[in-house]
Amino acid sequence: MSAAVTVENVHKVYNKVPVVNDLSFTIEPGEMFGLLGPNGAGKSTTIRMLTTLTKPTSGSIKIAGYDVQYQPIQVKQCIGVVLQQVSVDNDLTVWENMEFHGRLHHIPNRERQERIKQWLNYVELGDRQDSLVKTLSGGMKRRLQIARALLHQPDILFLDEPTVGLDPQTRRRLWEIIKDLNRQGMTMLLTTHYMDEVEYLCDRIGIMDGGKLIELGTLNQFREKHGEGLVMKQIGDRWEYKFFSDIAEANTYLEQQPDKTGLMVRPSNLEDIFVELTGRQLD
Ligand SMILES: Nc1ncnc2c1ncn2[C@@H]1O[C@H](COP(=O)(O)OP(=O)(O)OP(=O)(O)O)[C@@H](O)[C@H]1O
Repeated sequence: MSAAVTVENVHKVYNKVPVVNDLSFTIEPGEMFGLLGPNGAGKSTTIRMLTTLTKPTSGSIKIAGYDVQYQPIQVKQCIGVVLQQVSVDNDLTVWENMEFHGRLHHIPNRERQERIKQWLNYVELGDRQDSLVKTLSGGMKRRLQIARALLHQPDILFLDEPTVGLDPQTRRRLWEIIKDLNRQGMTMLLTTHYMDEVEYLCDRIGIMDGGKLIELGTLNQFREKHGEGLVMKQIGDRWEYKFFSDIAEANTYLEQQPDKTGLMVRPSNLEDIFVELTGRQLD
């Protein structure tokens, strides 16, 4: 089976400023792939290029084997997109928003009604189908966006910062929906600047910073590469990190220190690796 997403040497330049720089990665069918990076890293621009909304300046992007520049119609048929800014129509009802999207995709009437019902129930909005969207909470609007993106039965779902601005409980609920869709076989790419989101949801992670992909792999691969054990040293109000291949080595180092004040050993996590790679905290 061919890759669901293939990105090769992609660049995007806005007003002579490179915002995405030589990006290459692939996503296999059924994978849950996360692009992690701070604001301005180029994640939204990447998702916009992958979903045909912006053209790459150079390089090639294929979605389910279709080229985004030369076969955008075929690409649009096999992708669902949930953008960062809530894009549902506030002055229409929940059902009307779904109906409008279904018509745009030429889904025959009877099938359209069935699928709208099915997906609204799936995201637990069945009882709000006649409510105006402007009366929904942020979390409900996000769930409506997801239901709408799934209506034309895409193979790949793109989610740009899906839980930004949501309270912890609503975030958890969305995570469960995203995880469940992936369990059902949906290939997914999500962007986020939340470490816990990629740790919880994603099989593989690409870390972006300054338009570049600076690390790509699973969390376990990152920990193996950078070190699974960490010694932290408190110096004033900041912490200095030292990586070791495992906890035992980190403990041995600690025991050898004549002065253990402010020293602490623990397993490394994604945040430590991010700081190690970029020299700063994510948020
Ligand atoms: N249409 C545009 N014209 C000019 N510059 C742009 C445009 N869109 C994005 N940029 C710039 O590209 C850089 C990357 O932005 P992008 O939105 O892709 O980052 P991001 O990682 O998604 O961050 P955020 O989460 O804040 O959206 C930023 O410096 C941004 O100002």
